[in-house]
Amino acid sequence: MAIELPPDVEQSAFCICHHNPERARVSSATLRQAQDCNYDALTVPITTYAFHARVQSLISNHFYSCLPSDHTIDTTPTVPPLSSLDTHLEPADHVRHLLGVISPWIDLTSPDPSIYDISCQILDMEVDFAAFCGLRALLLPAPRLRYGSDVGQGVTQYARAVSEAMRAAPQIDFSVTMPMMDDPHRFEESETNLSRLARPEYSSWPDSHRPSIDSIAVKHDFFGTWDAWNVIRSFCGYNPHLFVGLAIPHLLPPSGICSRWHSEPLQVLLIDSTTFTPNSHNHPVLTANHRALISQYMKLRNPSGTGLIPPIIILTGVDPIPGNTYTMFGDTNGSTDPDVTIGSSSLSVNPTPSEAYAIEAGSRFGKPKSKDKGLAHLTYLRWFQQNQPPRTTFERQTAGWQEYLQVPLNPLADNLDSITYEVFEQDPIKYDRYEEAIRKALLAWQEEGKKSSGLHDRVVVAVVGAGRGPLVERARKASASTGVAIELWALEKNPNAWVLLQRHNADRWHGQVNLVRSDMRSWKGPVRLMENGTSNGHDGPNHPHNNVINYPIDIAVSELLGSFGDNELSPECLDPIMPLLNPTHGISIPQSYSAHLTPIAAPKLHAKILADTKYDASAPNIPYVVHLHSFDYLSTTSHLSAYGPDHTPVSRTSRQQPNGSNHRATATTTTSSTTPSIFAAVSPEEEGIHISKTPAPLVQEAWSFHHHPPPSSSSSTSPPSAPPASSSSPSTIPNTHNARHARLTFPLRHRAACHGLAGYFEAQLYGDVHLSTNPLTMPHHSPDMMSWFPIFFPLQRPLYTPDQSTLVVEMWRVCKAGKVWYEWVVEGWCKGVRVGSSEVGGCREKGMLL
Ligand SMILES: C[S@@+](CC[C@H](N)C(=O)[O-])C[C@H]1O[C@@H](n2cnc3c(N)ncnc32)[C@H](O)[C@@H]1O
Repeated sequence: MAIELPPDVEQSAFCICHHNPERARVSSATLRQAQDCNYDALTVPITTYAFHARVQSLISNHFYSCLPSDHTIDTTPTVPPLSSLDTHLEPADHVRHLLGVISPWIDLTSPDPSIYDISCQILDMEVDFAAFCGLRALLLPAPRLRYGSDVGQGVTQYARAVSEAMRAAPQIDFSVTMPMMDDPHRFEESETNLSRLARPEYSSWPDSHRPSIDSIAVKHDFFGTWDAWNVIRSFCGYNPHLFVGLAIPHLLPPSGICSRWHSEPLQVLLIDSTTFTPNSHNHPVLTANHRALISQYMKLRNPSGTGLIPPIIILTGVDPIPGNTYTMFGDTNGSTDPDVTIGSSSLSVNPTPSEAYAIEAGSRFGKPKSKDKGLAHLTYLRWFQQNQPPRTTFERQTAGWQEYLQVPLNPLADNLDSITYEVFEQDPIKYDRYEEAIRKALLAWQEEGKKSSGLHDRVVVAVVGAGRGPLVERARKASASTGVAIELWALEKNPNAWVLLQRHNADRWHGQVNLVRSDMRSWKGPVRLMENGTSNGHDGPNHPHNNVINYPIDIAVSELLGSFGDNELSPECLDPIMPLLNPTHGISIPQSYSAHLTPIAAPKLHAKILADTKYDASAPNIPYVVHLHSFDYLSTTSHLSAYGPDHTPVSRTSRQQPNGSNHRATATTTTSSTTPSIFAAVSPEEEGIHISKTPAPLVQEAWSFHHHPPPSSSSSTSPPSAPPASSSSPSTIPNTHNARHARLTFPLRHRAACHGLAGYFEAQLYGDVHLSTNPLTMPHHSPDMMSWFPIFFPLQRPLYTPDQSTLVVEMWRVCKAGKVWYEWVVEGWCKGVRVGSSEVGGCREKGMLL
């Protein structure tokens, strides 16, 4: 359960929390004062400076009393229980609006076992007391990654400590403070950190032998902190109460690492005063890239007591709240001097050289001359909040669907309800494309002088799987706009939808549509009386008259596509329709469709599926339709594309997808002509790297299906033909020709944990009219289409691969025993060595019944 927002804070607004490392206690009056200044929340330490001092002397005395050579007495002292002097925190109503800060001076990564043990004791005591007092969210200090030339060695013991603490307080949310990237210049700890007390024999970097910084790995390891986080959350079993508190640096890392963090559960964004840049008015502002990144992160949603909320912004290193001055050292008598420090209790990690420059530059420019003295950073963030880019139609319509897992529809086995059809019908793009395809097919039919199958040379158009009739409507419009006369048939097996079709036929279509209630797999095609006029088809395929003839369909229109193209059994349903097509000129709309895949990191989905596995063992073995929002493409091409990784998708109850719009790019346009001058952007040179230049994902075709009249027996080069319509039960019709297999190779530049495969489809409706959910082609073929979300094929366990690896993906469409299902497996390869393999995903029992 996250920190609770004040009731008047909208769920889309920024929740901004003030952090002052010197703050000792927060009363309800202090919180009100902060809220009067336009903050929403405050951080609060769990323990006092006196406690810190007591622990330090406990350790010093203990080490002093132990002889270094005498290992028999190398025991760890026990920290005595908290006394009222050790904490100012107490249970109260307002506590649920506070964010607890675990003492940043403990060292849970220390190579010294005593320091580690004491740090664990303190963590446990603080968590226990925070839970007792009613705190709902805690911020954990960042794990220290570097001890001399050892990088990341202490992360597992840090993870173990966090895992234990979480076990003791399962109702609290924990955010691990993580810098966006590992910085070799950041190994220094403050003087008061317990790491300073580590004994030399347990330090890989004794003070006396400290090597020059050039002799150790000084390269920025962009994925180093993500890697540490991955270890921690894996150790904690993807606990849904474990989050990231991401520290946004002054200099942003490349887009690849920004998008990786976007896929993670970001509950807190730590924005330090050094992240800001003074503009020409000496007002602290954020660069365009920072604004774009923060806007993007603020679209993420986390569960809270009051619904789904964006990450909480914690402002650090800024002026104290005016008049709110009770510090660790007592009341500073109204002074707003921010320079009272207690060293290591600062939340912000030590500044990098670039940040140090920014601080220096800030002091050179002087303090901002804002009328809201002391609140300049907050004022700017509030202005920024007001000037967020407007949400796109796509974002509005898909709000609330982020990461919501849905079992794909199975319209063949199930009869859809009206609400589901209604959701389909809300997306005009799909129907526009279909109308365009029918229009072009009719025009070509006329221009090429093709012989039609209907009476009076009318083109016979059959909408198979008509639902509530939107494609029937579009076929009628296409005929009207082209002037090509059609004979229209609409077939539907859902008895409820069929009632509606009858009503539409009477009310809107003037009885001009021939309705058939049937499974298309047993339909014999359009039918008319041999002598006197046409049958109205109401009697369905088992026509009692024997003086009837069946005749071909010229254009069969169907929309049986799932998020992976063929996953709603379109191939199996259309197979028996193909022999009913006009053998020379017959057209299927769609003419073909293909399934596409790419590996992704989707830790939030993995955590959800893991939780579901407790109740349903098949949960990690079935595909899901999902509005992917927090995820990262793992395999990207070298060229830059217009698609940012916050690929915001859309909603169709069970099959929606992304529109691939570039939100990073659009998010950079927040500085409009109405911007007050004090918030004016910094100069373009100071704007930094352009994170909108994101590499495009590598999305590869797995397989395709093509639909056309069966080839005549003389043709030998055609693909395997579908079996003719059969009177036997659909489940006994041979279906091996619809089985497929794909083996695809995806190069990965950066280390990653793959959680599964994102699946998309492309469909050629007719000629150059296509539908696509593939993020690479969708903007060209069907921009803004909202009918399908991507499909997600999960891995039971995340597959970790080092930098410069290759993922080999194998996927099967299995057609057996009257069912269809998918199986998939992913292998990781690095430098010719197999570094890991997933289990085979897929579930025969949950396969789609024919
Ligand atoms: C995805 S819906 C599309 C409905 C409608 N064409 C539209 O675009 O809104 C697919 C429709 O095909 C129908 N359907 C699926 N398989 C069928 C089959 N074998 N025979 C007849 N109808 C079928 C379903 O009942 C459903 O109404």
